[in-house]
Amino acid sequence: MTGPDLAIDPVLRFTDVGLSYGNRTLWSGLNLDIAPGEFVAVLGPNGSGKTSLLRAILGQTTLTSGSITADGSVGYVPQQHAEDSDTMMLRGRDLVGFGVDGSRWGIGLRGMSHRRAAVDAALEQVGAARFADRPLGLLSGGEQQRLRIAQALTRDPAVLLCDEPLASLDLASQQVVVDLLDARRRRDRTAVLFVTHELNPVLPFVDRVLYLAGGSFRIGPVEDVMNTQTLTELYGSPVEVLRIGGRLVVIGGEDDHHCVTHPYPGDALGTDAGFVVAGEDL
Ligand SMILES: Nc1ncnc2c1ncn2[C@@H]1O[C@H](COP(=O)(O)OP(=O)(O)OP(=O)(O)O)[C@@H](O)[C@H]1O
Repeated sequence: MTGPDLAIDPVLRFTDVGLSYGNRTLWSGLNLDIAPGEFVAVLGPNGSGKTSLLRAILGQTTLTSGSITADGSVGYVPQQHAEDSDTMMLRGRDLVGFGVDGSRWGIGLRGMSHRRAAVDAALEQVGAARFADRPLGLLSGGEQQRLRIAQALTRDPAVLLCDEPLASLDLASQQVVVDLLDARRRRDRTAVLFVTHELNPVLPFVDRVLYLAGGSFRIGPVEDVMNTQTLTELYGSPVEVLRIGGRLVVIGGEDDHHCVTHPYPGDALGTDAGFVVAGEDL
Protein backbone atom coordinates (compact mmCIF):
# COMPACT_ATOMS: atom_id res chain seq x y z
CA MET A 1 0.00 0.00 0.00
CA THR A 2 1.34 3.43 -0.87
CA GLY A 3 -1.20 5.27 1.27
CA PRO A 4 -3.33 8.12 0.06
CA ASP A 5 -1.80 11.57 0.16
CA LEU A 6 -4.82 13.47 1.38
CA ALA A 7 -2.81 16.61 2.06
CA ILE A 8 -2.64 17.42 -1.64
CA ASP A 9 -5.41 18.23 -4.08
CA PRO A 10 -7.73 15.32 -4.81
CA VAL A 11 -8.05 13.91 -8.33
CA LEU A 12 -11.69 13.18 -7.70
CA ARG A 13 -14.04 15.00 -5.34
CA PHE A 14 -17.55 13.93 -4.40
CA THR A 15 -19.53 16.66 -2.71
CA ASP A 16 -22.75 15.57 -1.04
CA VAL A 17 -23.47 13.20 -3.90
CA GLY A 18 -26.72 11.30 -4.09
CA LEU A 19 -28.26 9.07 -6.74
CA SER A 20 -31.84 7.79 -6.83
CA TYR A 21 -33.82 6.05 -9.51
CA GLY A 22 -37.49 6.90 -8.96
CA ASN A 23 -38.11 6.57 -5.27
CA ARG A 24 -35.21 4.19 -4.76
CA THR A 25 -32.11 5.81 -3.29
CA LEU A 26 -28.87 4.04 -4.18
CA TRP A 27 -26.85 6.30 -1.91
CA SER A 28 -26.86 9.89 -0.73
CA GLY A 29 -24.65 12.27 1.23
CA LEU A 30 -21.46 10.88 -0.26
CA ASN A 31 -18.53 13.18 0.48
CA LEU A 32 -15.23 11.79 -0.64
CA ASP A 33 -11.85 13.05 -1.84
CA ILE A 34 -9.67 10.60 -3.74
CA ALA A 35 -5.99 11.41 -3.64
CA PRO A 36 -3.45 10.95 -6.44
CA GLY A 37 -2.21 7.38 -6.43
CA GLU A 38 -4.91 6.16 -4.10
CA PHE A 39 -6.45 2.71 -4.66
CA VAL A 40 -10.12 2.62 -3.64
CA ALA A 41 -12.03 -0.64 -3.89
CA VAL A 42 -15.78 -0.24 -4.45
CA LEU A 43 -17.74 -3.16 -3.04
CA GLY A 44 -21.38 -3.99 -2.54
CA PRO A 45 -24.05 -6.51 -3.43
CA ASN A 46 -25.68 -6.73 -6.86
CA GLY A 47 -27.73 -3.64 -7.57
CA SER A 48 -26.16 -1.47 -4.87
CA GLY A 49 -25.05 1.09 -7.45
CA LYS A 50 -21.37 0.39 -8.11
CA THR A 51 -21.62 0.71 -11.89
CA SER A 52 -23.95 3.67 -11.47
CA LEU A 53 -21.25 5.37 -9.43
CA LEU A 54 -18.76 4.97 -12.28
CA ARG A 55 -21.36 6.16 -14.79
CA ALA A 56 -22.00 9.21 -12.64
CA ILE A 57 -18.29 10.03 -12.61
CA LEU A 58 -18.21 9.68 -16.41
CA GLY A 59 -21.18 12.02 -16.69
CA GLN A 60 -23.41 9.29 -18.13
CA THR A 61 -25.89 9.41 -15.25
CA THR A 62 -27.47 12.52 -13.82
CA LEU A 63 -26.94 12.89 -10.09
CA THR A 64 -29.94 13.46 -7.87
CA SER A 65 -27.89 15.75 -5.67
CA GLY A 66 -24.39 17.07 -5.21
CA SER A 67 -21.48 17.15 -7.63
CA ILE A 68 -18.45 15.19 -8.75
CA THR A 69 -15.35 16.97 -10.00
CA ALA A 70 -12.25 15.46 -11.55
CA ASP A 71 -8.88 17.14 -11.66
CA GLY A 72 -7.49 15.71 -14.87
CA SER A 73 -8.53 13.10 -17.34
CA VAL A 74 -10.61 10.06 -16.38
CA GLY A 75 -9.83 6.64 -17.88
CA TYR A 76 -12.28 3.77 -17.95
CA VAL A 77 -11.50 0.04 -18.00
CA PRO A 78 -14.63 -2.06 -18.57
CA GLN A 79 -15.33 -5.62 -17.64
CA GLN A 80 -14.09 -8.38 -19.91
CA HIS A 81 -17.08 -10.13 -21.53
CA ALA A 82 -16.77 -13.50 -23.18
CA GLU A 83 -18.80 -12.23 -26.13
CA ASP A 84 -16.24 -9.46 -26.73
CA SER A 85 -13.86 -12.09 -28.07
CA ASP A 86 -15.67 -12.52 -31.41
CA THR A 87 -13.94 -9.65 -33.06
CA MET A 88 -11.74 -10.93 -35.85
CA MET A 89 -11.79 -7.69 -37.85
CA LEU A 90 -10.18 -5.58 -35.17
CA ARG A 91 -6.54 -5.78 -34.11
CA GLY A 92 -5.46 -5.11 -30.57
CA ARG A 93 -3.75 -1.96 -31.72
CA ASP A 94 -7.03 -0.68 -33.24
CA LEU A 95 -8.80 -1.04 -29.90
CA VAL A 96 -6.11 1.02 -28.20
CA GLY A 97 -6.30 3.60 -31.00
CA PHE A 98 -9.96 4.26 -30.18
CA GLY A 99 -8.73 5.76 -26.92
CA VAL A 100 -6.68 8.28 -28.85
CA ASP A 101 -9.34 9.19 -31.41
CA GLY A 102 -11.15 12.40 -30.70
CA SER A 103 -8.11 13.69 -28.86
CA ARG A 104 -6.39 16.99 -29.48
CA TRP A 105 -4.15 15.71 -32.28
CA GLY A 106 -6.75 15.59 -35.03
CA ILE A 107 -5.98 14.09 -38.43
CA GLY A 108 -3.25 14.72 -40.99
CA LEU A 109 0.29 13.36 -41.06
CA ARG A 110 1.31 15.00 -37.82
CA GLY A 111 -1.80 13.77 -36.11
CA MET A 112 -1.24 10.26 -37.46
CA SER A 113 2.29 10.05 -36.16
CA HIS A 114 1.24 11.38 -32.74
CA ARG A 115 -1.55 8.84 -32.72
CA ARG A 116 0.83 5.99 -33.52
CA ALA A 117 3.29 7.15 -30.87
CA ALA A 118 0.52 7.39 -28.26
CA VAL A 119 -0.73 3.90 -29.10
CA ASP A 120 2.80 2.46 -29.01
CA ALA A 121 3.52 4.10 -25.66
CA ALA A 122 0.31 2.74 -24.15
CA LEU A 123 1.00 -0.76 -25.55
CA GLU A 124 4.49 -0.61 -24.10
CA GLN A 125 3.18 0.32 -20.66
CA VAL A 126 1.05 -2.80 -20.47
CA GLY A 127 3.51 -5.13 -22.21
CA ALA A 128 1.11 -5.75 -25.11
CA ALA A 129 3.29 -4.77 -28.08
CA ARG A 130 4.03 -8.37 -29.08
CA PHE A 131 0.37 -9.31 -29.61
CA ALA A 132 -1.02 -5.91 -30.62
CA ASP A 133 -1.20 -6.75 -34.32
CA ARG A 134 -3.21 -9.93 -33.88
CA PRO A 135 -7.01 -9.93 -34.28
CA LEU A 136 -8.71 -9.25 -30.98
CA GLY A 137 -10.73 -12.44 -31.29
CA LEU A 138 -7.58 -14.56 -31.15
CA LEU A 139 -6.34 -13.03 -27.90
CA SER A 140 -6.93 -14.42 -24.44
CA GLY A 141 -9.16 -12.61 -21.96
CA GLY A 142 -6.10 -11.44 -20.06
CA GLU A 143 -4.45 -10.08 -23.21
CA GLN A 144 -7.65 -8.27 -24.17
CA GLN A 145 -7.89 -6.77 -20.74
CA ARG A 146 -4.32 -5.47 -21.01
CA LEU A 147 -5.36 -3.75 -24.23
CA ARG A 148 -8.34 -2.16 -22.52
CA ILE A 149 -6.05 -0.77 -19.87
CA ALA A 150 -3.76 0.50 -22.64
CA GLN A 151 -6.77 2.16 -24.28
CA ALA A 152 -7.58 3.94 -21.02
CA LEU A 153 -3.93 4.97 -20.59
CA THR A 154 -3.86 6.81 -23.94
CA ARG A 155 -5.75 9.57 -22.14
CA ASP A 156 -2.99 9.82 -19.55
CA PRO A 157 -5.64 9.58 -16.86
CA ALA A 158 -5.35 11.10 -13.42
CA VAL A 159 -7.84 8.48 -12.30
CA LEU A 160 -8.70 5.06 -13.69
CA LEU A 161 -12.22 3.74 -13.22
CA CYS A 162 -12.19 -0.05 -13.38
CA ASP A 163 -15.49 -1.93 -13.56
CA GLU A 164 -14.83 -5.49 -12.42
CA PRO A 165 -11.74 -5.73 -14.61
CA LEU A 166 -10.85 -9.17 -13.24
CA ALA A 167 -14.17 -10.84 -14.06
CA SER A 168 -13.83 -13.80 -16.46
CA LEU A 169 -10.05 -13.87 -16.07
CA ASP A 170 -8.02 -16.79 -14.79
CA LEU A 171 -5.94 -16.24 -11.68
CA ALA A 172 -2.66 -15.64 -13.50
CA SER A 173 -4.29 -13.02 -15.76
CA GLN A 174 -5.96 -11.40 -12.75
CA GLN A 175 -2.58 -10.96 -11.17
CA VAL A 176 -1.11 -9.43 -14.34
CA VAL A 177 -3.95 -6.91 -14.55
CA VAL A 178 -3.72 -5.96 -10.89
CA ASP A 179 0.06 -5.58 -11.10
CA LEU A 180 -0.30 -3.33 -14.16
CA LEU A 181 -2.75 -1.06 -12.42
CA ASP A 182 -0.56 -0.92 -9.34
CA ALA A 183 2.53 -0.11 -11.42
CA ARG A 184 0.69 2.72 -13.16
CA ARG A 185 -0.45 4.32 -9.92
CA ARG A 186 2.98 4.03 -8.35
CA ARG A 187 4.76 5.51 -11.34
CA ASP A 188 2.29 8.23 -12.34
CA ARG A 189 0.23 8.66 -9.16
CA THR A 190 -2.87 7.68 -11.10
CA ALA A 191 -5.67 6.96 -8.66
CA VAL A 192 -7.63 3.74 -9.13
CA LEU A 193 -11.32 3.31 -8.38
CA PHE A 194 -11.82 -0.41 -8.61
CA VAL A 195 -15.31 -1.94 -8.63
CA THR A 196 -15.16 -5.56 -7.61
CA HIS A 197 -17.07 -8.44 -6.09
CA GLU A 198 -13.86 -9.97 -4.86
CA LEU A 199 -11.65 -7.92 -2.62
CA ASN A 200 -8.97 -10.50 -1.95
CA PRO A 201 -7.12 -10.31 -5.28
CA VAL A 202 -6.50 -6.59 -4.68
CA LEU A 203 -6.32 -6.58 -0.89
CA PRO A 204 -2.57 -5.83 -0.72
CA PHE A 205 -3.08 -2.66 -2.78
CA VAL A 206 -6.25 -1.23 -1.31
CA ASP A 207 -5.98 2.05 0.60
CA ARG A 208 -9.69 2.45 1.27
CA VAL A 209 -12.91 0.57 0.71
CA LEU A 210 -16.15 2.24 -0.37
CA TYR A 211 -18.86 -0.24 0.53
CA LEU A 212 -22.34 0.39 -0.90
CA ALA A 213 -25.34 -1.48 0.48
CA GLY A 214 -28.94 -0.95 1.43
CA GLY A 215 -29.14 2.65 0.19
CA SER A 216 -26.15 3.66 2.27
CA PHE A 217 -22.36 3.34 2.30
CA ARG A 218 -19.22 3.15 4.43
CA ILE A 219 -15.84 4.49 3.41
CA GLY A 220 -12.52 3.93 5.15
CA PRO A 221 -9.43 1.76 5.44
CA VAL A 222 -10.03 -1.96 4.96
CA GLU A 223 -10.02 -2.77 8.68
CA ASP A 224 -12.52 0.02 9.44
CA VAL A 225 -15.07 -1.16 6.88
CA MET A 226 -14.52 -4.88 6.48
CA ASN A 227 -15.45 -5.93 9.97
CA THR A 228 -18.43 -7.69 11.49
CA GLN A 229 -19.85 -4.66 13.28
CA THR A 230 -19.65 -2.19 10.40
CA LEU A 231 -21.11 -4.52 7.78
CA THR A 232 -23.84 -5.71 10.14
CA GLU A 233 -24.86 -2.07 10.65
CA LEU A 234 -24.71 -1.33 6.94
CA TYR A 235 -26.76 -4.35 5.89
CA GLY A 236 -29.08 -4.12 8.87
CA SER A 237 -28.77 -7.88 9.27
CA PRO A 238 -26.10 -10.18 10.75
CA VAL A 239 -22.89 -10.31 8.77
CA GLU A 240 -19.69 -11.94 9.87
CA VAL A 241 -16.26 -11.02 8.53
CA LEU A 242 -13.45 -13.50 9.03
CA ARG A 243 -9.76 -13.24 8.27
CA ILE A 244 -8.40 -16.55 7.10
CA GLY A 245 -4.78 -16.76 6.05
CA GLY A 246 -4.68 -13.02 5.29
CA ARG A 247 -7.89 -13.19 3.26
CA LEU A 248 -11.27 -11.77 4.02
CA VAL A 249 -14.36 -13.91 4.03
CA VAL A 250 -17.78 -12.33 4.41
CA ILE A 251 -20.63 -14.48 5.61
CA GLY A 252 -24.14 -13.09 5.41
CA GLY A 253 -25.42 -9.88 3.86
CA GLU A 254 -27.74 -9.86 0.90
CA ASP A 255 -25.11 -11.17 -1.42
CA ASP A 256 -22.74 -13.29 0.53
CA HIS A 257 -20.71 -14.55 -2.39
CA HIS A 258 -18.78 -11.32 -2.63
CA CYS A 259 -15.32 -11.12 -1.10
CA VAL A 260 -14.89 -14.85 -1.36
CA THR A 261 -11.29 -15.84 -1.45
CA HIS A 262 -9.61 -16.11 -4.80
CA PRO A 263 -6.15 -17.34 -4.00
CA TYR A 264 -3.29 -16.74 -6.36
CA PRO A 265 -1.42 -19.83 -7.48
CA GLY A 266 1.22 -20.75 -4.96
CA ASP A 267 -0.49 -19.09 -2.02
CA ALA A 268 -0.50 -20.83 1.31
CA LEU A 269 -4.27 -21.23 0.97
CA GLY A 270 -4.32 -22.76 -2.48
CA THR A 271 -7.41 -23.82 -4.36
CA ASP A 272 -7.18 -27.24 -2.82
CA ALA A 273 -7.18 -25.90 0.72
CA GLY A 274 -10.91 -26.59 0.89
CA PHE A 275 -11.87 -23.63 3.03
CA VAL A 276 -15.46 -22.68 3.49
CA VAL A 277 -17.22 -19.51 2.39
CA ALA A 278 -20.80 -18.70 3.25
CA GLY A 279 -21.30 -22.20 4.45
CA GLU A 280 -20.26 -23.81 1.18
CA ASP A 281 -17.14 -25.61 0.13
CA LEU A 282 -15.47 -23.78 -2.73
N1 LIG B 1 -30.96 4.24 -15.79
C1 LIG B 1 -31.53 3.54 -14.81
N2 LIG B 1 -32.83 3.74 -14.50
C2 LIG B 1 -33.43 3.06 -13.50
N3 LIG B 1 -32.79 2.15 -12.73
C3 LIG B 1 -31.50 1.92 -12.99
C4 LIG B 1 -30.80 2.59 -14.04
N4 LIG B 1 -29.52 2.15 -14.05
C5 LIG B 1 -29.41 1.26 -13.06
N5 LIG B 1 -30.61 1.11 -12.42
C6 LIG B 1 -30.86 0.25 -11.27
O1 LIG B 1 -30.06 0.72 -10.21
C7 LIG B 1 -29.56 -0.34 -9.43
C8 LIG B 1 -28.06 -0.24 -9.38
O2 LIG B 1 -27.51 -0.66 -10.61
P1 LIG B 1 -25.95 -0.82 -10.81
O3 LIG B 1 -25.75 -1.45 -12.14
O4 LIG B 1 -25.28 0.47 -10.55
O5 LIG B 1 -25.59 -1.84 -9.63
P2 LIG B 1 -24.27 -2.63 -9.36
O6 LIG B 1 -23.94 -2.44 -7.92
O7 LIG B 1 -23.21 -2.24 -10.33
O8 LIG B 1 -24.75 -4.12 -9.60
P3 LIG B 1 -23.95 -5.43 -10.09
O9 LIG B 1 -23.06 -5.81 -8.95
O10 LIG B 1 -25.07 -6.41 -10.29
O11 LIG B 1 -23.23 -5.08 -11.35
C9 LIG B 1 -30.08 -1.62 -10.08
O12 LIG B 1 -31.20 -2.03 -9.36
C10 LIG B 1 -30.43 -1.19 -11.48
O13 LIG B 1 -31.46 -1.97 -12.00
